[in-house]
Amino acid sequence: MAIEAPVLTTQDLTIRFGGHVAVDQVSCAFERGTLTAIVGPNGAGKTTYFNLISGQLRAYSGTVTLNGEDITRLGVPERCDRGIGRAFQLTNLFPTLSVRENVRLVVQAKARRGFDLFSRADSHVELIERAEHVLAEVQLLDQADQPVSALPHGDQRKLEVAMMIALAPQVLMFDEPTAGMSVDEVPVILDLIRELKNDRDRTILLVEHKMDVIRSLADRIIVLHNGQLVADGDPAEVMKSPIVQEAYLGNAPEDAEEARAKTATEEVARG
Ligand SMILES: Nc1ncnc2c1ncn2[C@@H]1O[C@H](COP(=O)(O)OP(=O)(O)OP(=O)(O)O)[C@@H](O)[C@H]1O
Repeated sequence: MAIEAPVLTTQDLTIRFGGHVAVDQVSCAFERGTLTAIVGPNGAGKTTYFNLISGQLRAYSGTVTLNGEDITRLGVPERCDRGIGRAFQLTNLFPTLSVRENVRLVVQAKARRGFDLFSRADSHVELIERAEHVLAEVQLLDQADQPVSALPHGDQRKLEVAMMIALAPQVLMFDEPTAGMSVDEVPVILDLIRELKNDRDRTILLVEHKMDVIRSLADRIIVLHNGQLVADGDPAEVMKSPIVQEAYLGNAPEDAEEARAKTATEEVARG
């Protein structure tokens, strides 16, 4: 069986802020149909790595490749056109318009940018259907006529996901999707991400601090520490690593530098 090329690759991806290297030569490939959790202590470079992939930040050196195309020098809209999706902040939306109208605006914007899913003749109907399909996928049809400003917090987060899906991305990026959610709301967003994962054409990247969330969703975990990729692999294995234990479970078994050296040694030993 032929091995499929990764959808997304970063190669030696690096950014500096002044003298501080926030993401340091991170090389990683993401396969289609997988969900990778990106973890690490506060300030490790997770959000900066996301920003480099989505185009909010430009790399100092290294490359980002999507389906074999070097997108490192492209801006956010061009990367979005090619299939990089990131959950919108609701501050970017129209709070007085309805949920449905907001989703339609994104669907229309996508169509206008030359996306060829919609034929000219019946484009209006298809755009409406596409928006309804997105609303159904995130289970917001019942709230579709409400103004965005009236949505409960959990539904607002669903709408953020809807806005991303409306752009038909191949790569879906979630930066702490459960942040600020109540205990009741967390399972709703988890179920939603799990549903999205069922579409094997989607490749999902998730920055998340809650270990139970990671455990329930991730196929793979990569660990960033001081901007460097220090562990990568099966969730159960990676969760045992000293850096993850220290950052997430409150243990401090070893100095981080020592832990990183140990992880690197283990990786070399594994070949
Ligand atoms: N625009 C910026 N200018 C200067 N320094 C920055 C900038 N953005 C991030 N940094 C620094 O880069 C490092 C990585 O930050 P980043 O937000 O990526 O970490 P993180 O792993 O996402 O942390 P957290 O889990 O706390 O969100 C930090 O030291 C941060 O202070």
